[in-house]
Amino acid sequence: MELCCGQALGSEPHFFDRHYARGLNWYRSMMPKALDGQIVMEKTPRYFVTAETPARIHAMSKEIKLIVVVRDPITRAISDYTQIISKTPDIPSFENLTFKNRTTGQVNSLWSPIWIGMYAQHLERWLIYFPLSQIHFVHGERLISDPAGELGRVQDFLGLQRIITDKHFYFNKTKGFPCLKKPEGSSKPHCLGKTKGRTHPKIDPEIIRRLRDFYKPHNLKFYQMAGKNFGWQ
Ligand SMILES: Nc1ncnc2c1ncn2[C@@H]1O[C@H](COP(=O)(O)OS(=O)(=O)O)[C@@H](OP(=O)(O)O)[C@H]1O
Repeated sequence: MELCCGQALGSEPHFFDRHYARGLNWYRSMMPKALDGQIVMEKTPRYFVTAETPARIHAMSKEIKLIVVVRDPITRAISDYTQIISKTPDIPSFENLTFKNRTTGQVNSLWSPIWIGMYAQHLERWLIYFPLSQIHFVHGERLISDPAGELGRVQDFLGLQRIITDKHFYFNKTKGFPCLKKPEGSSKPHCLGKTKGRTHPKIDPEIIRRLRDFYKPHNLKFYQMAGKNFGWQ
């Protein structure tokens, strides 16, 4: 965002989920100042899965543009678990938390890392308030394999010129991810920090297979609702 055309808040404000009682003026005061015609953005991933959020955002603006980054819900769940154990190392294994009953293979759809990946049921609530044309889905896997292409589509969605292109990125082999060649205001390349792109624990392929079966109908419904096939099987 800083590369082109607007201002983005650096941290997650959690206004529409946690701090709504603080009022819209508090939220406005949190947001960065922008010039006329510039876009202002914030990101709080939790909004997507919080029941009250669509109505609250709609009450603020009916024309707002919404961007959701989605990745394969299984990798997302493992990533979430990796984040949780980095803070609370003593929790049970991924396998234990994933299944209600290991013998029957019944998945615990109430466990947050599993529940968040049921994208269709979250999207359903947004579509009550916003047309699909106001929601753009960023393909999480492609954001890594082709960041410029994926961000090209984001710029199109926002009605911006395609200013961010391939020349802004390079692939950092040590990090294993694309990084910015030269962020605005700096002459040095910039990769995301240590908490992004962590090594995930190895999960038994049988558990992955069970989760594939579990997510299949949810993913298909999501592709149908979003009008886009993300190819997660
Ligand atoms: N360019 C680049 N560099 C490093 N990491 C990258 C990049 N692009 C996407 N990712 C992926 O971002 C994942 C981190 O996302 P988060 O779950 O922290 O997202 S969010 O901030 O909550 O939206 C993180 O996932 P995990 O490490 O699996 O958690 C990365 O796979």
